Amino acid sequence: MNKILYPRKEEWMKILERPENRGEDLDKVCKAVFDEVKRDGDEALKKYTWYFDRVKLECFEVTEEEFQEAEKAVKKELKEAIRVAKGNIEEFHKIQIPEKCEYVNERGFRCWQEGRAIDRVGLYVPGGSAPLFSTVLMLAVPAKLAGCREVVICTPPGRDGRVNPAILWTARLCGVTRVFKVGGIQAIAALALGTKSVGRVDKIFGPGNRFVMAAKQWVGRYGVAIDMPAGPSELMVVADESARATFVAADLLSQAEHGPDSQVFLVTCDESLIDRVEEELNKQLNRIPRKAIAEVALRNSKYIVLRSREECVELVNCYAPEHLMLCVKDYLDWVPEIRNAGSVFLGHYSPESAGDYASGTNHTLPTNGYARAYSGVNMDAFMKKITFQEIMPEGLAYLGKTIEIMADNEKLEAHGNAVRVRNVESKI
Ligand SMILES: NC(=O)c1ccc[n+]([C@@H]2O[C@H](COP(=O)([O-])OP(=O)(O)OC[C@H]3O[C@@H](n4cnc5c(N)ncnc54)[C@H](O)[C@@H]3O)[C@@H](O)[C@H]2O)c1
Ligand SMILES: N[C@H](CO)Cc1c[nH]c[nH+]1
Ligand SMILES: [Zn+2]
Repeated sequence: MNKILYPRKEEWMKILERPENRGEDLDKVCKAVFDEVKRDGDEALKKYTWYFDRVKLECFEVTEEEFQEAEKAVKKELKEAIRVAKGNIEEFHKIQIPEKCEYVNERGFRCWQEGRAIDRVGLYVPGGSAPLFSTVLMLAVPAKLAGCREVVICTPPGRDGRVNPAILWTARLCGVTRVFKVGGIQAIAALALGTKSVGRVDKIFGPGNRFVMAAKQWVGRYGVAIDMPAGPSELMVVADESARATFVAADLLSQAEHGPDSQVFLVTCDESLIDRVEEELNKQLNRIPRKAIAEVALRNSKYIVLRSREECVELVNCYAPEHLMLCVKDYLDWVPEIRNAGSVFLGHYSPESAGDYASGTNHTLPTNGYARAYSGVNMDAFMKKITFQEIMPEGLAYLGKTIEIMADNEKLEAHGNAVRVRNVESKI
């Protein structure tokens, strides 16, 4: 990780650049895969599952037998951990369910808004380099709480053509019965276009690598919605002299180990902290099995020393990290100033991995600067808000003049007429 000391603000954008996409033309790959899935359906899924995942499959849907094997394969201890996490995720998401809200005008009309679940949702569960069964919880729990009618999962098959048993067990636990062994761009294309095996959905959810993220951004062309761009993991840790180097190093590695495109930053005004964290990070790096992946990610990552707390806040808002950790004494004082971040972890005992798994917040979060404009997955993502209005004759008599004047001035006579005919009739 490079160390950057007291950079000038004009240099920040360059320092905070996300990892480059290595010269790949992702749009070109997406177009090719989507066009073929549209034309050839399941045959294209077979072709690309072989091409990208090196697996030959004849059938994509997970069978009842495979679910039963998963039930046996997952250890009791893991089942219990998943149940605990599910309980917290459920509790935190339940309180987000939007309530009906109503505006009543005493002159004779009322308007209200009610939430409705999206009918058909497709959940993408990453599985390229690690089987993220925790993502099943993060997506299936809110989908079920919202009341979505059809919930399906797509996840890449392993080299043996099977889905990790913990993914299947968690899916069943959450009430999802249809799981398809298809990953990457071809999975997103299948959910957006529909094939004989995988039905088309109304909205696609879930994180993934740069290919999955590019494919999700491609589906707008087909009238299918997505939750948000949620790509390679990011973490920005802001720490002061009260921070513990062992903790900070562990947190940085926890996100660096996700993939070669991950990016982590340590931002501080205490230059000596960086040397301590670096020493710890090198020690801990040698002890993790995904050292090779983390090393690549650390090349995209930086230590940054700034002059003041104000500069730290400004840098955070400029980068808009997926995850922000505030490892500082007075963290609650910082909260009102944080404008751009996906999810924030406060103090020395709130590791980012708590949010990844078990505390209750959702780990599907905007990356690549999209935290400036998007929220992470929450109950709203699975629901639409429909507005209703009921206008009584006296209400229309009262509103009529306003509508007519506005319609006339927009030169839309027929709009005004829709009011005039009613008001004339109600006087007769
Ligand atoms: N933002 C979030 O909320 C969040 C949450 C969890 C995980 N993540 C990220 O999800 C990612 C998971 O990545 P992963 O790779 O392990 O699994 P993945 O399931 O996202 O991607 C695997 C798929 O990528 C496709 N692929 C691989 N190489 C390709 C190529 N050259 N061209 C086209 N397609 C190709 C394959 O079809 C494969 O099935 C990580 O980057 C992690 O940081 C993000
Ligand atoms: N940190 C990831 C989001 O960027 C989520 C995750 C799942 N499992 C472990 N971590
Ligand atoms: Zn993680």
